Amino acid sequence: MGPVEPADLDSTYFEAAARARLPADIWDFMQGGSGAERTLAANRAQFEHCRLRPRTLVDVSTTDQSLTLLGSRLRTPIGIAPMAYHQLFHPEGEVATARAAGRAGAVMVAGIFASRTLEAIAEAATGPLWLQLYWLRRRDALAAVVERAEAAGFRALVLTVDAPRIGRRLRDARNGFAVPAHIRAVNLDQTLMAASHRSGQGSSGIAEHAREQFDPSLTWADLSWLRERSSLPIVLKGILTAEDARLAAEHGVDAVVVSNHGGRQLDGALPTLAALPEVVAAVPPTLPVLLDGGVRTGTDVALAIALGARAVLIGRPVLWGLAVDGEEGVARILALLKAELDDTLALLGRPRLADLDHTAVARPAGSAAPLATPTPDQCR
Ligand SMILES: Cc1cc2nc3c(=O)[nH]c(=O)nc-3n(C[C@H](O)[C@H](O)[C@H](O)COP(=O)(O)O)c2cc1C
Ligand SMILES: CCCCCCC(=O)C(=O)O
Repeated sequence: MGPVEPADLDSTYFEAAARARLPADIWDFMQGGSGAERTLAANRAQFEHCRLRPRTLVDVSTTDQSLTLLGSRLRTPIGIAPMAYHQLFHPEGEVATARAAGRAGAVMVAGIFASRTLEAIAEAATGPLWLQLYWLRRRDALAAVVERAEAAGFRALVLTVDAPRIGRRLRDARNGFAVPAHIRAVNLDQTLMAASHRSGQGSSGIAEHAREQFDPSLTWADLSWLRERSSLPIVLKGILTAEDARLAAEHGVDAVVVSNHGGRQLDGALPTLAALPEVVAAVPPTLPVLLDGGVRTGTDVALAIALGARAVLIGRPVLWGLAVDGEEGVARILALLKAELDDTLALLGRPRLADLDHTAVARPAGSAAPLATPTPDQCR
């Protein structure tokens, strides 16, 4: 084997290379958050703040990061978060991303605003696919997409609940960002889509589109509408509190994603790693809790799993990889994160995911011993 490419040792290479390649407004749309970007920064800061407690003299000659999630066997707990319009980053768009996810044995959540058809994505995928939904005013369009996803072999529906409207994304507003005309949310009726391609003074096409098409009246009672239309598991993405986690469990959802939308919605919302323990504590142990937001290394993945996440979803780094080298770039990002997680499991003395529990995470500065049970302030 020859020397390893320096790029494959550190995802920040992909970040810098993607920045050099992408037009400034597309870079800002991807990389940015909302408001003063406090939550965007806090997601990362929380991972930086937490420390691991390694155990020694444990046989780590074999490590294993595989798991079963909502009935699918996965080779890694690192999945791909739903993100709109992958063709902004590479001409093959979601098809390239799906191929790379399959190579890694990772789940991919395709977005309802995918720029490739659900059928093309499903044909390219060799691993499990879930479909993310926004609650559209046009319920007929939503029902049609759900039906197509089920027919194409998607295995779960992920309803995003933190976006009754789009957050105040100042970069997009300053840039008058609009999705270029040749890139389309091809799974939706095009008459629904016009606003996302119009840029306005002091606003963005994305924000205007959401105002027109997203139904902000969505409540817990509406979940039955989705349940009636599909037998697929339902996952809620955007849960940050014990109160909502409890309601999600009471409404029979199959999993929740602790997410603040990568700091793109409510600025000032708490970072996901800080929200995780209270969400985990509020739901039955059988209900899978996932996390996204700021996960950038295998160490981050281990921290999230130790604090109760069953799996994590990765956002922006996937798009960095896609922008740099299409399928190959995403495959390299996933391979890097998997290798980092493998090293972390071995060096932490917890060779399987099941060995990772709250005792692997240090209490806040000044505390010596682990707690008997995780607490909401662990690692805060
Ligand atoms: C460019 C971009 C587009 C996104 N589009 C969607 C979307 O269509 N639906 C959704 O639920 N979340 C969307 N998200 C949020 C991600 O699913 C995820 O919550 C977030 O990116 C995770 O944070 P990270 O980027 O720090 O890993 C998007 C994020 C980005 C960066
Ligand atoms: C006009 C389509 C809205 C796409 C929103 C994508 C998204 O959620 C994001 O964070 O950006």
